[in-house]
Amino acid sequence: MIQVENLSKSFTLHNQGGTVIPVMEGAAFDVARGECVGLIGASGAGKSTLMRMLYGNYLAASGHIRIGGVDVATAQPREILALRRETLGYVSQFLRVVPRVSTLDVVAEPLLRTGHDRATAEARARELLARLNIPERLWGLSPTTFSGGEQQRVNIARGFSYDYPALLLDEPTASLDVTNREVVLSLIEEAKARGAAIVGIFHDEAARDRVCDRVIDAAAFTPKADT
Ligand SMILES: Nc1ncnc2c1ncn2[C@@H]1O[C@H](COP(=O)(O)OP(=O)(O)OP(=O)(O)O)[C@@H](O)[C@H]1O
Repeated sequence: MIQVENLSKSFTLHNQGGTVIPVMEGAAFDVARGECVGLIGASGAGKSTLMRMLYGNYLAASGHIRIGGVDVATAQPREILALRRETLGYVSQFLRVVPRVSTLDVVAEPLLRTGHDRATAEARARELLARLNIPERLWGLSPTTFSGGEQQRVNIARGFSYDYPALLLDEPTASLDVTNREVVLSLIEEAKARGAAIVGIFHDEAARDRVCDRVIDAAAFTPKADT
């Protein structure tokens, strides 16, 4: 479902004399349907950079990222938007939402924009918000004023409302209590069981061991410094 081939990336620091910093070289791996792969590696190894490239936020210097038939490395912005709507979900660590949109609508939105009717979308949103222990009295409010942990759970509910064939998870259990962590791990297991291909960064090692079928060390793709 996800195929990464010979992927490289460097950053050009335009405000520092155009210095070019190579941060990734020759990254290559596949993720099959129903499989969860954990990205590991020391701080600075390039895990977040790789995730941003998979989601199409960072341009690749060379290589291919094939997700559901689209090469993210060369796709047009319009194709990336369609991919994000229908195929590739991303649960980031922080919730970014439009102010004044209710929590229920934030979670239902991925279903509404893929053609599900409002009743179905809201039913799924309610189910997820209840499972993630967001009190019902908050569902009609915008999540902008919610606590960090509440926002993270709304973000997770939104990421799991529509059944994306591929999912990127950035620290999905960070700052969650034991009960909600368990809910999130179950959601990941259910997504795998329905065939989702998942790439995740998990600093929570026990969580990683439980849901990941294997790990990939980003350090293997860190360019060796010239000496
Ligand atoms: N926008 C950017 N501009 C310049 N350099 C960057 C940029 N983003 C990342 N880097 C560099 O790329 C390298 C990889 O960073 P990245 O954030 O991907 O690492 P990481 O493995 O996710 O680390 P951590 O676990 O600390 O989050 C680092 O050397 C970092 O300084």
